Parts: sequence; structure tokens; C-alpha cells
Amino acid sequence: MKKLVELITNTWVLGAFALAFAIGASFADIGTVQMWSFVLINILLAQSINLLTGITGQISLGHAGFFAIGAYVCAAVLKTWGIPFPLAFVLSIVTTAAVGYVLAIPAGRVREFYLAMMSLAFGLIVYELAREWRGVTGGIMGMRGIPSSQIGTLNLFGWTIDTVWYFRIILVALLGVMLALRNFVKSHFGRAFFAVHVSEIAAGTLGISQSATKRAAYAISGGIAGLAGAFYAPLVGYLTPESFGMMRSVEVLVMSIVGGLGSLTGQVLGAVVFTYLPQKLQAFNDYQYMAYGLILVCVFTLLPKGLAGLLKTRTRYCKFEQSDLGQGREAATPLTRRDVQGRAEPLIRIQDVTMEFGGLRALKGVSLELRRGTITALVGPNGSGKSTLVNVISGIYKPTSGHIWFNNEDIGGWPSFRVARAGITRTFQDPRNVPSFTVRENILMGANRLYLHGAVGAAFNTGAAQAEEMQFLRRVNALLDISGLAMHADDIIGDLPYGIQRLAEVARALASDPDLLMLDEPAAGLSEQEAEQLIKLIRMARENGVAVMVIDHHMDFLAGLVNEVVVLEAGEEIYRGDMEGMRSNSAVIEAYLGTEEACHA
Ligand SMILES: Nc1ncnc2c1ncn2[C@@H]1O[C@H](COP(=O)(O)OP(=O)(O)OP(=O)(O)O)[C@@H](O)[C@H]1O
Repeated sequence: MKKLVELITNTWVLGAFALAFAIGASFADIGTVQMWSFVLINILLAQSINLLTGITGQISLGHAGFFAIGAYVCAAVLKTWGIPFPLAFVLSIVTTAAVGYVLAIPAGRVREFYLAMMSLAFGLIVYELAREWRGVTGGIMGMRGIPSSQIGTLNLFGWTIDTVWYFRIILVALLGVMLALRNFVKSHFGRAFFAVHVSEIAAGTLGISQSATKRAAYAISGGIAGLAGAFYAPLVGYLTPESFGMMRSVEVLVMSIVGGLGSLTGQVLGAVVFTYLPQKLQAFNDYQYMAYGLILVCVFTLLPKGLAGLLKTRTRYCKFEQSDLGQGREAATPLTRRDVQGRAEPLIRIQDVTMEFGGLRALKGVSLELRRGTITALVGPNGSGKSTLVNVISGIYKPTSGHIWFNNEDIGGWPSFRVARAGITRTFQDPRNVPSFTVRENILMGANRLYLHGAVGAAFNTGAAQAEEMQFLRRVNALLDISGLAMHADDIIGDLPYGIQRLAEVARALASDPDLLMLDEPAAGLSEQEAEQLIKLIRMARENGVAVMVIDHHMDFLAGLVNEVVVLEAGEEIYRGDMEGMRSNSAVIEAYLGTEEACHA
């Protein structure tokens, strides 16, 4: 099955299919070709909502709003200005992308039910505008006289575009959009979009700006839906608000879910089914919506991954597979070697940092310096403020007061993505990988902050984009080898044991080539062998000049690994020095007394 799916989704095979349909359109009756065009428009719509909802995780209950804007803008400029229709299409795309970008500003700040309500409101506002802005849209009486392929009034520089040619134009545009989307999804942008979907906090610590990612997703998704609308207007030649109501938005979302959220191939299946199904169900007369509903319920319960689940295929989030990397090419070094000699000044200086949560002071004027090429352990009883300190340094919390000096800048209060881009990375107490990604894709995501090529390079899969991806994949390979994860490289990480997920998260943090690496209880739940691999990774980071801070309760693990220990108690530093001194320090013993950690210590 996998081979079959790979075959039918191969670019050349898809091209051959498209060519067959393009030629076949000359022999099919006009009604059939018109129907094919509707399928293509629905595929565009499904791809558009899939990018926003399936990949970026931003539910959209008002997607028909973008479709409507695209259609009305195209229709209005074609009717009133008489410009060539490709230009009208560009205007539709630009307008809907701009609307999407602006909508993302409020929508990007809310989640779940609030986001659903906001997107619903967007769809309703556009629908009401279409009904009430009679001067432009014709209101409920509709907009007539749009140059149409059906009645032969659509022209391009004197060439009349009939239904068959119009279908061919939509087909070419759709293929272009799908290829660009496929390239985009497999790039660091696709991985960033999905990272935001899974955990906005973790995405931030990988250098991914949550708000910029959402704005980009809304703009691209809006632009594609706008293009679908632009194609729709001359196809039907007549627009009424009823084509863009709430039902249309729901239909688009359902089409994408039934096809398989997240799957590009699934969207094609969903769109085909949902263009033909309502027609076929007309045979049930008054009961057609009941039959429609029943089919939906069955699909949702029996096929949780939609029709794409039947194909047993998954969307890849990486441009190359292991086999593409080639054997015997020069091995990459996993980290850039930082010169430590003669750099006595600390890499990061935490100065008098206080963090309050309401009335609770989790950190009380903590000061700390970390140097390149050293490992510092941060220990202390539960609730002493260790994770809070890591959260403050990594930009997840804004400190109530104090400074964090890094490269001569006070980064205290910077957003997490900015901190990560500056070279500070971390792992979490509970690993925050992307469960549906492979180990390789997860680790590659760590390199996100280092990519230089932009969205256009990613969509067109330029040579520079490929070279960069290849370069980071080689680094990932080196990290896979060092961490002992090579045999799991292409396994889905969510299916693997906890210890492997933890190791992969550490490898992912290292893939960002950080200056400062902070590990929050990295050894918890690891087997002895996995703990050894972890130690190897941490030592390798130190040898390359990375400053490492490790929170852990396991003194056996820390002993022999760290250069310095800092002990926190109730948000204050109570000890700083070596492991030996810590074991005999009375303040430390008192802090731990009666707790489980005392036994370890
Ligand atoms: N977001 C938050 N809101 C309110 N209180 C918080 C928040 N985060 C941490 N705290 C509180 O701050 C204190 C320090 O918590 P923190 O998680 O930093 O401790 P810790 O030393 O990492 O503990 P553990 O070893 O159990 O992880 C605790 O009292 C905790 O309840």
C-alpha cells in the first residue's frame, strides 16, 4: 500500500494524471468538466484550511469568509475595471492574504473555544457584508454580469476562455499550489507551523515566533482560499451571499477532517468526496441531509485519521530521507567548536532575579554566572525554584525584577523565541517533542533558528534550500550517532519509550548549536545505558565550549559530570561550590532533611 501511495503521489505520476484530465476534458461533456472544476476549487479550499487547522492547529469555522472575499474582489475588478483575469486573481490573493494577516493579530492571541468563536464571527461578518454592501456585491439579489467561462465572456487578450480551458487553467494553478505547499511543509517552515500546533511554549524555545508563525499561516491559508474564490467567480458567473454562508465554512472544515487533517493527499480525497457526495445524495430527496450526517458520523468514528488514514501514509516534514543523504559523504560535526581559552568573562550573568506569582516569590534575588565549557548543576528540594529559573532565563517567564546579561544585552523579559535565537536552548521536565514526527524530524527541528532561506526558497525548493536542509540533516545524523538513537531515526517518536524521547529532546536542543544549554531533569526515567548516552552528549557539549546547566535530583548522575553545584532553597541560593562541599554543607542538609532527596545526597 505504501509503495502504491508513493507512486500515485509522485510528482511525475501526478503530472501524468493531470495531463490525462486536461486532454480528457476535450472529450467530456461540459457539465462534467464544470464539475471537475468544482472539485479542483474544493481541493484548493481543503488545502487552505488544512494548512491553518490541520498543520498549524488554528481552528477555522469561518473559512468561507476568505473564499467570499476572493470571489467578490475578483468579480468586482473584472466587472468594473475589465483588467486581465490573472491580474484580478493576484488582487484576490493579495487581499485575502492581507485579511488573513490582520485577522491573525487578534486570533493569534486566543485558543480553543475562543478561537473557534472568533473565526466563526469572521465568517459571519463577511457573509453579512456580502448581503448588506449592495452597491458592490448586489446584496441578496446577487452579483451578475461577471465575465464567465460558461457563457464565453471570459477573455484574455482576445482569447475566449471556455469551460474546458478554464478547467485546465485551474488544474495548472492547483498543481502549482500543491507542489509549493508540499515543499513548504517539508521545510523548516512546515516544521515550525506544526511545532506551534503541538506546543507553543516548546516552539518558542526552538526560536520559532508563535505570533509570526500564526500570521504567516493565516496569510498563506487566506491567500489560497482567496485564489479558490477567484476561480469560483468566473466559473459560475453569478455570486450570491448564500454560497458563502456558515454551512459553506462547516463544509470546508468537514471536507478537510474527513480527508485527514494534516495530510495533503487526504485533502484531495476529501474534496473529491465532498463535491460528489451532496449530488449523489439528492437521490434521497428530503432525507439527503440525514444521509449526509450519518456518513459523517461513520467516518469520524471509524476513520479517526480520515480517508488519508486508509492509505497508511504520513506527511513527511523533512526534504530528504536517510537514503538521499548518501553514504560516505563527509561527516558533519554536531556542534560548532567554541573557543574557550582566554575567555574568562561569564557567558551569562543572572543578576538579582526575582520572580513572583501573585503573592508567591518563587525566586528571591538569585544571582548566578555561567561560563563557556562548564557544566553547572542546579539542585534543591521540590518547589525551590529551579524550573522557574530556567523558565525565566529561557524567556517563558518575565522576571519581576533583576537582569539577565547575555552577550552584553539584558535579555530578561525577551520573548522565548528571541532568547532561543540568541543561542540559549533548553529541555523540559516532560519531553515536549512533536509526537507524530520521526526522531530525525524532531531533532532537525532544533536547527530551526539556524536556517537562512526564506519562504519562497522553501516553496520553490531552491538549490540553496536543499543544500541547507542537507547540511543540517548531516548534523542530525552525527547527533543520532552520538546519542545512540540512529536505529530509531525514522521511528515516530510518540511510539518510542520515554527514555528515548528524552534523549531525542536533548539531541534536538543540541541541534540548535547553542551557547547555553539548560536541561531540566534530563536523567529522570532513563535506563542506565540511556543515562550513559546522555552523559556523552552533555560532555560533548562542554568539550565544544557550550555552557551547560543541569537540574537533577540524582547525585550519582551529577557526580563526576559537573564543575559546580548551585543549591536553591525556597527561591534563594544556599550553596555554591563542588559536590563534596555540598554533601557536608549544613544548610543543604537541613534543606533536604526528611525529604527523599536526602537519601540520594
Ligand atoms: N506558573 C506558575 N504559577 C504559579 N506558581 C508557580 C508557577 N510556576 C512555579 N510556581 C511556583 O513556584 C515555586 C517554585 O516552583 P519550581 O517549579 O520552579 O520548583 P522546582 O524547584 O523546579 O521544583 P521541582 O523539583 O518539583 O520541579 C513553587 O511553589 C511553584 O508552585
